[in-house]
Amino acid sequence: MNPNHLAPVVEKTEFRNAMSRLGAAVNIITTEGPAGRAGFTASAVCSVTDSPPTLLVCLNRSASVWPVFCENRQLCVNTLAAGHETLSNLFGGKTPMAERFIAAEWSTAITGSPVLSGAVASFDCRISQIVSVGTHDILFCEVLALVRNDDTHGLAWFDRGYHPLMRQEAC
Ligand SMILES: NC(=O)c1ccc[n+]([C@@H]2O[C@H](COP(=O)([O-])OP(=O)(O)OC[C@H]3O[C@@H](n4cnc5c(N)ncnc54)[C@H](O)[C@@H]3O)[C@@H](O)[C@H]2O)c1
Ligand SMILES: Cc1cc2c(cc1C)N(C[C@H](O)[C@H](O)[C@H](O)COP(=O)(O)O)c1[nH]c(=O)[nH]c(=O)c1N2
Repeated sequence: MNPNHLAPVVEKTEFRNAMSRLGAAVNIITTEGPAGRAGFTASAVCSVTDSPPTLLVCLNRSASVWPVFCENRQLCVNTLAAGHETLSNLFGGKTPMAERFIAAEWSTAITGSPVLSGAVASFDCRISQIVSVGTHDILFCEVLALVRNDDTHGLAWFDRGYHPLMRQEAC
Protein backbone atom coordinates (compact mmCIF):
# COMPACT_ATOMS: atom_id res chain seq x y z
CA MET A 1 0.00 0.00 0.00
CA ASN A 2 1.23 3.49 -0.83
CA PRO A 3 1.90 5.20 2.55
CA ASN A 4 1.09 8.57 0.91
CA HIS A 5 -2.58 7.51 0.95
CA LEU A 6 -2.54 7.45 4.76
CA ALA A 7 -3.74 10.91 5.83
CA PRO A 8 -2.39 12.15 9.18
CA VAL A 9 -5.07 11.67 11.83
CA VAL A 10 -3.22 12.74 14.97
CA GLU A 11 -3.75 16.39 15.87
CA LYS A 12 -0.89 18.48 17.26
CA THR A 13 -2.67 18.90 20.62
CA GLU A 14 -3.30 15.16 20.93
CA PHE A 15 0.36 14.52 20.13
CA ARG A 16 1.54 17.02 22.78
CA ASN A 17 -0.89 15.64 25.38
CA ALA A 18 0.53 12.15 24.86
CA MET A 19 4.13 13.42 24.75
CA SER A 20 3.61 15.14 28.10
CA ARG A 21 3.47 11.61 29.58
CA LEU A 22 7.05 10.89 28.51
CA GLY A 23 9.20 12.00 31.44
CA ALA A 24 12.51 13.55 30.40
CA ALA A 25 15.57 15.19 31.88
CA VAL A 26 15.63 18.99 31.72
CA ASN A 27 18.70 20.67 30.28
CA ILE A 28 20.01 24.16 29.66
CA ILE A 29 21.82 24.23 26.34
CA THR A 30 24.44 27.00 26.14
CA THR A 31 26.77 28.33 23.50
CA GLU A 32 29.38 31.06 23.19
CA GLY A 33 31.29 31.94 20.03
CA PRO A 34 31.50 34.30 17.05
CA ALA A 35 27.69 34.71 17.00
CA GLY A 36 27.56 35.54 20.73
CA ARG A 37 26.30 33.85 23.88
CA ALA A 38 22.92 32.13 24.14
CA GLY A 39 21.06 29.49 26.10
CA PHE A 40 17.68 27.76 26.16
CA THR A 41 15.87 25.02 28.07
CA ALA A 42 15.43 21.68 26.29
CA SER A 43 13.86 18.36 27.21
CA ALA A 44 14.29 16.93 23.69
CA VAL A 45 17.81 15.58 24.32
CA CYS A 46 19.00 11.99 24.08
CA SER A 47 22.00 9.74 23.61
CA VAL A 48 22.72 8.63 20.01
CA THR A 49 25.94 6.55 20.06
CA ASP A 50 28.94 6.12 22.37
CA SER A 51 31.39 5.73 19.44
CA PRO A 52 32.01 8.58 18.90
CA PRO A 53 30.15 9.83 22.01
CA THR A 54 27.22 11.69 20.50
CA LEU A 55 23.93 13.08 21.74
CA LEU A 56 21.17 14.99 20.02
CA VAL A 57 19.29 18.18 20.84
CA CYS A 58 16.06 19.22 19.06
CA LEU A 59 15.86 23.01 18.56
CA ASN A 60 12.84 24.86 17.20
CA ARG A 61 13.97 26.93 14.19
CA SER A 62 11.67 29.77 15.31
CA ALA A 63 13.55 30.22 18.62
CA SER A 64 15.51 33.47 18.89
CA VAL A 65 18.61 31.44 19.83
CA TRP A 66 18.54 29.29 16.67
CA PRO A 67 20.89 31.43 14.48
CA VAL A 68 23.40 31.71 17.33
CA PHE A 69 23.69 27.93 17.78
CA CYS A 70 23.85 27.32 14.03
CA GLU A 71 26.67 29.81 13.54
CA ASN A 72 28.70 28.91 16.65
CA ARG A 73 28.49 25.16 15.90
CA GLN A 74 29.43 24.33 19.50
CA LEU A 75 27.37 23.96 22.66
CA CYS A 76 27.22 22.60 26.19
CA VAL A 77 24.33 20.42 27.43
CA ASN A 78 23.88 21.17 31.15
CA THR A 79 21.57 18.59 32.73
CA LEU A 80 19.65 20.22 35.56
CA ALA A 81 19.49 19.17 39.21
CA ALA A 82 16.65 19.44 41.71
CA GLY A 83 16.51 23.12 42.71
CA HIS A 84 17.09 24.41 39.17
CA GLU A 85 13.36 24.85 38.41
CA THR A 86 13.42 28.67 38.43
CA LEU A 87 16.53 28.74 36.25
CA SER A 88 14.87 26.34 33.82
CA ASN A 89 11.86 28.65 33.51
CA LEU A 90 14.16 31.64 32.86
CA PHE A 91 15.90 29.84 29.97
CA GLY A 92 12.60 28.43 28.71
CA GLY A 93 10.77 31.73 28.38
CA LYS A 94 11.17 35.09 26.72
CA THR A 95 13.61 36.57 29.26
CA PRO A 96 16.44 38.67 27.72
CA MET A 97 19.65 36.65 27.37
CA ALA A 98 21.77 38.66 29.85
CA GLU A 99 19.12 38.18 32.58
CA ARG A 100 19.12 34.44 32.00
CA PHE A 101 22.89 34.07 32.57
CA ILE A 102 23.07 36.44 35.54
CA ALA A 103 20.87 34.05 37.56
CA ALA A 104 23.51 31.31 37.94
CA GLU A 105 27.24 30.61 38.21
CA TRP A 106 29.13 29.48 35.12
CA SER A 107 32.59 28.33 34.14
CA THR A 108 33.96 27.93 30.61
CA ALA A 109 34.18 24.67 28.69
CA ILE A 110 36.95 23.89 26.18
CA THR A 111 34.67 24.95 23.33
CA GLY A 112 34.07 28.24 25.18
CA SER A 113 30.44 27.35 26.03
CA PRO A 114 29.13 28.18 29.54
CA VAL A 115 29.16 25.27 32.03
CA LEU A 116 26.52 25.50 34.76
CA SER A 117 27.81 25.07 38.33
CA GLY A 118 25.84 22.34 40.12
CA ALA A 119 24.50 20.64 36.99
CA VAL A 120 24.09 16.85 37.27
CA ALA A 121 26.28 16.55 34.18
CA SER A 122 27.63 18.89 31.50
CA PHE A 123 28.52 17.71 27.99
CA ASP A 124 30.78 20.05 26.03
CA CYS A 125 30.20 19.42 22.34
CA ARG A 126 30.82 20.40 18.76
CA ILE A 127 27.80 20.18 16.46
CA SER A 128 28.74 17.51 13.92
CA GLN A 129 25.53 17.42 11.86
CA ILE A 130 22.18 19.24 11.60
CA VAL A 131 19.06 17.58 10.20
CA SER A 132 15.79 19.51 9.75
CA VAL A 133 12.48 17.73 10.49
CA GLY A 134 9.25 19.75 10.50
CA THR A 135 9.60 22.79 12.76
CA HIS A 136 12.82 21.62 14.43
CA ASP A 137 16.50 21.12 13.71
CA ILE A 138 18.10 18.02 15.19
CA LEU A 139 21.59 18.98 16.34
CA PHE A 140 23.91 15.97 16.49
CA CYS A 141 26.58 16.84 19.03
CA GLU A 142 29.92 15.08 19.46
CA VAL A 143 31.00 15.21 23.10
CA LEU A 144 34.53 16.59 23.57
CA ALA A 145 34.63 16.93 27.36
CA LEU A 146 32.48 16.10 30.40
CA VAL A 147 31.76 17.25 33.93
CA ARG A 148 29.83 14.88 36.23
CA ASN A 149 28.31 15.66 39.62
CA ASP A 150 27.67 12.57 41.76
CA ASP A 151 26.14 14.39 44.73
CA THR A 152 23.06 16.27 43.53
CA HIS A 153 19.54 14.96 42.94
CA GLY A 154 18.11 14.96 39.41
CA LEU A 155 15.17 16.79 37.83
CA ALA A 156 12.51 15.48 35.45
CA TRP A 157 9.92 17.23 33.25
CA PHE A 158 6.74 15.14 33.37
CA ASP A 159 3.05 16.01 32.89
CA ARG A 160 3.99 19.69 32.29
CA GLY A 161 5.71 20.05 35.65
CA TYR A 162 9.05 19.56 37.41
CA HIS A 163 9.70 16.50 39.56
CA PRO A 164 12.84 15.98 41.68
CA LEU A 165 14.55 12.62 41.13
CA MET A 166 16.06 11.45 44.40
CA ARG A 167 19.18 9.28 44.54
CA GLN A 168 18.93 6.03 46.50
CA GLU A 169 21.42 7.28 49.07
CA ALA A 170 20.76 10.62 50.76
CA CYS A 171 23.03 13.44 49.58
N1 LIG B 1 10.61 19.73 21.79
C1 LIG B 1 10.22 20.97 22.10
O1 LIG B 1 10.36 21.90 21.31
C2 LIG B 1 9.61 21.23 23.45
C3 LIG B 1 9.63 20.27 24.45
C4 LIG B 1 9.04 20.57 25.69
C5 LIG B 1 8.47 21.80 25.90
N2 LIG B 1 8.49 22.73 24.89
C6 LIG B 1 7.87 24.05 25.07
O2 LIG B 1 7.77 24.37 26.43
C7 LIG B 1 6.51 24.96 26.72
C8 LIG B 1 5.79 24.16 27.79
O3 LIG B 1 5.60 22.81 27.35
P1 LIG B 1 4.68 21.77 28.13
O4 LIG B 1 5.38 20.45 28.19
O5 LIG B 1 4.27 22.41 29.42
O6 LIG B 1 3.34 21.67 27.32
P2 LIG B 1 3.05 21.37 25.80
O7 LIG B 1 1.65 20.96 25.69
O8 LIG B 1 3.47 22.50 24.94
O9 LIG B 1 4.01 20.14 25.46
C9 LIG B 1 3.77 18.81 25.89
C10 LIG B 1 4.87 17.93 25.34
O10 LIG B 1 4.82 17.95 23.91
C11 LIG B 1 6.12 18.00 23.35
N3 LIG B 1 6.26 19.29 22.63
C12 LIG B 1 5.86 20.51 23.04
N4 LIG B 1 6.10 21.41 22.08
C13 LIG B 1 6.65 20.73 21.06
C14 LIG B 1 7.08 21.11 19.78
N5 LIG B 1 7.00 22.38 19.37
N6 LIG B 1 7.62 20.16 18.97
C15 LIG B 1 7.71 18.88 19.39
N7 LIG B 1 7.29 18.46 20.58
C16 LIG B 1 6.77 19.37 21.40
C17 LIG B 1 7.08 17.89 24.51
O11 LIG B 1 7.39 16.53 24.69
C18 LIG B 1 6.27 18.42 25.68
O12 LIG B 1 6.69 17.92 26.93
C19 LIG B 1 5.75 25.01 25.40
O13 LIG B 1 5.92 26.29 24.84
C20 LIG B 1 6.45 24.00 24.55
O14 LIG B 1 6.39 24.29 23.15
C21 LIG B 1 9.04 22.48 23.68
C1 LIG C 1 10.64 22.37 30.23
C2 LIG C 1 10.89 22.96 28.87
C3 LIG C 1 11.42 22.16 27.87
C4 LIG C 1 11.65 22.69 26.61
C5 LIG C 1 11.34 24.04 26.34
C6 LIG C 1 10.82 24.86 27.36
C7 LIG C 1 10.62 24.33 28.61
C8 LIG C 1 10.09 25.24 29.71
N1 LIG C 1 11.60 24.52 25.05
C9 LIG C 1 11.27 25.90 24.72
C10 LIG C 1 12.50 26.78 24.72
O1 LIG C 1 13.22 26.69 25.92
C11 LIG C 1 12.00 28.22 24.51
O2 LIG C 1 11.32 28.25 23.28
C12 LIG C 1 13.09 29.17 24.40
O3 LIG C 1 13.77 29.37 25.59
C13 LIG C 1 12.51 30.51 23.99
O4 LIG C 1 13.57 31.16 23.46
P1 LIG C 1 13.37 32.50 22.69
O5 LIG C 1 12.51 33.39 23.54
O6 LIG C 1 12.77 32.18 21.37
O7 LIG C 1 14.72 33.01 22.67
C14 LIG C 1 12.20 23.75 24.11
N2 LIG C 1 12.50 24.25 22.86
C15 LIG C 1 13.14 23.49 21.94
O8 LIG C 1 13.42 23.95 20.84
N3 LIG C 1 13.47 22.19 22.24
C16 LIG C 1 13.18 21.62 23.44
O9 LIG C 1 13.52 20.46 23.67
C17 LIG C 1 12.51 22.41 24.41
N4 LIG C 1 12.18 21.88 25.63
